[in-house]
Amino acid sequence: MIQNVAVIGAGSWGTALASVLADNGHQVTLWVRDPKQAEAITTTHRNEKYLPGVELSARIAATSDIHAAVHEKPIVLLAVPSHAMRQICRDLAPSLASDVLLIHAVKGFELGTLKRMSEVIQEEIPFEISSRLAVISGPSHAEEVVRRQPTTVVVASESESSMLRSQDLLMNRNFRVYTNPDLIGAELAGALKNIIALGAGMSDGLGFGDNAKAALLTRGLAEISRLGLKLGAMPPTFAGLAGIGDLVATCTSKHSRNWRAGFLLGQGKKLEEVLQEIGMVVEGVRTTQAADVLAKREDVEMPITHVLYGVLFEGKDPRQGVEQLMGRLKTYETEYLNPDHV
Ligand SMILES: NC(=O)C1=CN([C@@H]2O[C@H](COP(=O)(O)OP(=O)(O)OC[C@H]3O[C@@H](n4cnc5c(N)ncnc54)[C@H](O)[C@@H]3O)[C@@H](O)[C@H]2O)C=CC1
Ligand SMILES: O=C(CO)COP(=O)(O)O
Repeated sequence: MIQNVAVIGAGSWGTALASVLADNGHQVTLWVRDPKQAEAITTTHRNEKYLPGVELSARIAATSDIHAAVHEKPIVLLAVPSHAMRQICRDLAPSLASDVLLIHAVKGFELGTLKRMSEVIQEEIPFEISSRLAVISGPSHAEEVVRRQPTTVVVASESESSMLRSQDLLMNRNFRVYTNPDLIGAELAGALKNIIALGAGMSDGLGFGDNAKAALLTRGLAEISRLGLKLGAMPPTFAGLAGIGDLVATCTSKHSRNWRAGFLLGQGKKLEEVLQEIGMVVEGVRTTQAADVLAKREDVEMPITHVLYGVLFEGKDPRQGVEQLMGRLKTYETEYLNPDHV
């Protein structure tokens, strides 16, 4: 069934998802903060700032009026940076239909509260939304999605019907959507992998090779899963598209902003200049901050995250960080094979 869908956020991911929806025949209203950018997208069918050179469907119309964007829309998809999520939910809540299906595509935590995005959404929407809330996660660079290159993702929700509706809405021959009932795991895996992508980029920027990168991916997965499970994720989710799938994509892709930020840091640039140079959201930076606090709170060992925190926020030299990781006390590979593990 053709739907009217609002997509909130016209960065690269919101625009790419709008494009998938339009390919599926849906009418899309794309909300963007800047009125000039809204007009340019609607009239030129391009979003040159975030996805240069890509022609967008005429079924996508942009607006900078958030109330008009969501008013009477049965489906709203949120694709904004994590730091903007609470305010945007607050802004759009008064105009939201009470039976709306909300899907979010955001990979991060709220820094001050350390909450997941679905928790932030539920706090700001003034009616019961958990049964109509889903998350989309998985290996999906906007630059490839918008060019209709084969992509697989997962939609997760506590509600089977919301999951199936989201799957039907987004799935097509280029964009394969799996369902997963583990909403917490899909959110945590999608956010936490960005930390490891920063590390993988840094390793490349330092001139290290495939051995180092493979080590980061593997040991990185071990520590982000450890935190994820402690926070309520189900183990298979970290072995799936939202976990290892997105970890591989983000740690090895030229499109990844997190990988690139790490690469530039590894080459000796300072965080501020790196973020300025990239000019798009690098979620892993805030997520490293959040995860470092969460790891302490939950008593979970996350050595890679902690070293990255030092490099990002305490002026630690990346090479010194590598020495610190390689010089850790000898240990077992997995706690499950450790005789002390009960
Ligand atoms: N780009 C990608 O390939 C993918 C991105 N994501 C996630 O999607 C989310 C959005 O990322 P992108 O679209 O890539 O970001 P982006 O950097 O391409 O665009 C961010 C958009 O948000 C707007 N924005 C920034 N601060 C804002 C604020 N305070 N209030 C309202 N709008 C604000 C910007 O103007 C811009 O339109 C992130 O959590 C990211 O991790 C997830 C999967 C793929
Ligand atoms: O999550 C992503 C791809 O799945 C996007 O990663 P970056 O934000 O590092 O570009």
